[in-house]
Parts: sequence; structure tokens; C-alpha cells
Amino acid sequence: MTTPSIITALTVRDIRFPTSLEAHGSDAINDPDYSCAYVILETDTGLRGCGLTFTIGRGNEIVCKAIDAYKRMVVGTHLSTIYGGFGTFWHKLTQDPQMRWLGPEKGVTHLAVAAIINALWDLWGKIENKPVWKLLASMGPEEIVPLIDFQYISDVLTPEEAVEILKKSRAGILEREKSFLNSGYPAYTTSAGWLGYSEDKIKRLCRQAKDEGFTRFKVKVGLSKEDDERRLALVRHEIGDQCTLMVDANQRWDVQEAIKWMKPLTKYNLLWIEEPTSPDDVLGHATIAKALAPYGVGVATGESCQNRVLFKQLLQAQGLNFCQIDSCRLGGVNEILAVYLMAHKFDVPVCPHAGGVGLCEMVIHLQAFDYLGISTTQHNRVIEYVDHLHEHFVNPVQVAGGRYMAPTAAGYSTEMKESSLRKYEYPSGSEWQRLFSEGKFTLN
Ligand SMILES: C[C@H](O)[C@@H](O)[C@@H](O)[C@H](O)C(=O)O
Ligand SMILES: [Mg+2]
Repeated sequence: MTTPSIITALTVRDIRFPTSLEAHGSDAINDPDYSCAYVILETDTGLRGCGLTFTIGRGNEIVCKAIDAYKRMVVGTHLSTIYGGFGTFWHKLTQDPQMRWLGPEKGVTHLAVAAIINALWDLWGKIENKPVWKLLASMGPEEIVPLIDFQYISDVLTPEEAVEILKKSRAGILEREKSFLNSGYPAYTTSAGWLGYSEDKIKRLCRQAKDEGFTRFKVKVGLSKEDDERRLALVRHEIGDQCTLMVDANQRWDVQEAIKWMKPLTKYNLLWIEEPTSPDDVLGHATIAKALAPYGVGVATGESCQNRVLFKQLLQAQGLNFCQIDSCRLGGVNEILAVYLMAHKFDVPVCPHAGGVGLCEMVIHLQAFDYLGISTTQHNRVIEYVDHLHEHFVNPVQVAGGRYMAPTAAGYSTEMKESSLRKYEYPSGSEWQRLFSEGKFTLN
């Protein structure tokens, strides 16, 4: 196979799934239709890179438009320019003088960058014929560090320090790879605990997940104190005292309200409270973390943390005990590597956010590299798992016995089936047309 040399086209498609019909993914503030802006990069040899960014419905078209606005910076670019200095290319994309005004490095434009960068990683993996985790693991520290833009974080992490961390962490990498290939990586499930599910359904799903081998569970909270008490008592009863339980408020509370709300719930032996308040409130998170520490409850956040700068501050201010990188909220693999390295320096475990569309597919690559080449441990770490929409991917994530298995196909596992794209493209896809005609949905 000849190696591609240039990006010849970028196509973006608005893909949405009607998950709100059954309250999948519902929480104290969201009632989502899981969606993604899906990017296809074409090259001169026909090899394609596919990537996406996750949104939850209306608004997906805005991200698609933003991706279109970056097209001119990607199409016609030589792959040697991109992969020969990926950190520089990433910087160019995120610092484009006219687009930058809309961020910088946050919100819609950063989600758009993530989709493009994710597609570029998928393409790179395919060119090298390796899954992305293996591609990363096969790079030396001197190759990894130039992938990262250190602007705004050099007060906490310099390129030299990053090289040192990566060098140290190479010891034993082959044994860890063997263990990852044999036994994968621990997962927790959120599938049983969506806020819109009935108690009977929650019970049934808890039992089912336990039978499948899950020992860690996450439940949504934050809408009503009485409901939270009832649901947590029920879930604790179903899963028993030995299983790990986390809760997620999806930014529902003010700072003092979060502390007050959480105190009575701590009797259910909770590992963490996730997103207790605004994702931007670094000091608020620190206040909550300090107040709940005596109860053994940590603070987790990150799925809405817009960039490496916010993670830097959360780490500096001890605002989080569990760092939840998101493969699409941050600007793709390059920026995520910076966060993994900072978290390692501050000794905070990374437990990636997943679920949505394709997030599970991606984060196993990232967390595998953390295990192989950065933190070198799975201790106190776990990846979120949600049992939805995997059937739309060409290489869906494999989870068995409550553990993620190592992806083996080349790329970033982000390629979706053409048949699924045709059904769920919004609004023209056949599935959407059916839902409109049956009156189950109205066109947004
Ligand atoms: C709207 C989404 O389903 C969120 O509820 C989800 O990402 C959640 O916060 C999670 O941690 O999985
Ligand atoms: Mg969450």
C-alpha cells in the first residue's frame, strides 16, 4: 500500500440518535439526543481518517458549520507537515487569528478542532497500521513531547519535564502491554443510573450489569433530595456493600448547596461526586472537595472542562480528586496528553468520561497509553462505560467481565458504518424521516 501524502477533502456530517425517546443519557440538566459532528478526511491514496465530536442534539449543526470553517486549514495540507510537527499544526489550528476570537480554545470552535484532530489520529493509526494506543506506545518521549502545545501550561509542565516523566515511565512498558492485551482495563457502568429511568428499570439494569461482571456503578443525582435518597438506597441494596458507587450531579448546584445536598448522601459510601457545580468554578470545586474529604467522597470533573488551562488550575487548586478528560471536549489527543502528564505530576488519577457517541471507542486508546507510558498503573483508575450506540461503529469497543478489552484494529476506532450514517444523518436520514412522519419528533 502506498502511503498517502496529502489531505484532499474534508466532509462533515450531522449525525443524531433519538436517545431522548427512552431517556437514555438523561441527568439533572440534560435530556439528550446523542449526536456527533462526524468528519471524514480523504487522502490521495483513498485511505480515510474518520473522527467525531460529541454533542447532545440541537446545536450539532453549529459545530458542523465550525468544522467547515476550518476546512481551508486542513484540505491541501501535506501529511508530513501535520505529523512532522503535530503540536505546531495543532497550535496553528487553535490559534488561527480569526477563528480564535470565538474561543479561544473552548466551546464550539474547540469541539470542531477535536473532531478534526480525532480524524487525523485515526488516519495516522491507519497509515502506521496500528491502533492509536499502540502508535503512542511505540513513540519515544522525544516524539511524544512535540505533539503537545505547552503554551499556557509551561509554569506547571515544561517540555523537558514531560520528557523526563515519559522516560521514567518507559520502564516495564512491555510487561504492561502484555497485561493490557490479556486482561484489558477496568470499567464502571453508568447505564443503570440515568435519571429518567424508572426504579424497576434501574433495579433490573443493576442486576444485569452485576451479572456481566461490573463492580463499579454511577448514578445520576441532583433533581430531588428525596429521589436521590430513595434511588441510592435501592442501588446500594442491589449492588451490595462491596461494589463501588459514584454519583453525578451534572453541574446542578451552587457551591454551598452541593455540600449540603451531598452530606446526607455520604452514608451510601460514595467514591466521588461528579460535576457538583459549574465546570468553570475552580475554587468552588476546591471548596467542595475540602468539605467532602472527611466523608471519604472525592470530587470528579472534566467532561465539560474546556481546555488544558482549566485542568491546570483545577490541579493547582486541588479542585478535583479524579480527572475526567473528555476525548472531544479537549482539542483531541494532543491536548489530552498534556492533561494526562499534568495529572501525573499532581498525582491525580485520570478516569475518562465516556458514553455519548464513540467516546468509549476513543478513551480506551488514551487510558491504555496512560497505563503503558505515563502513570504506569491502573490503581484507583477506571473508565466510564455506557452500553449504547456501539453497533454503529466499524470497530466497536469490546467490554467483557466489566473490563475494556484492547482495541486491535488500526486507527482510533472512530469510523462509523455507512449504513448507520445514512439512517441517522439529520434531518435527511431514513430513521429521522420515519420519526418525523410518525409524529415522534418534529424538525428542530
Ligand atoms: C448528557 C450526558 O448523558 C451526561 O449525562 C453524561 O455525559 C454524564 O455526565 C456522564 O458522566 O456520563
Ligand atoms: Mg458526568
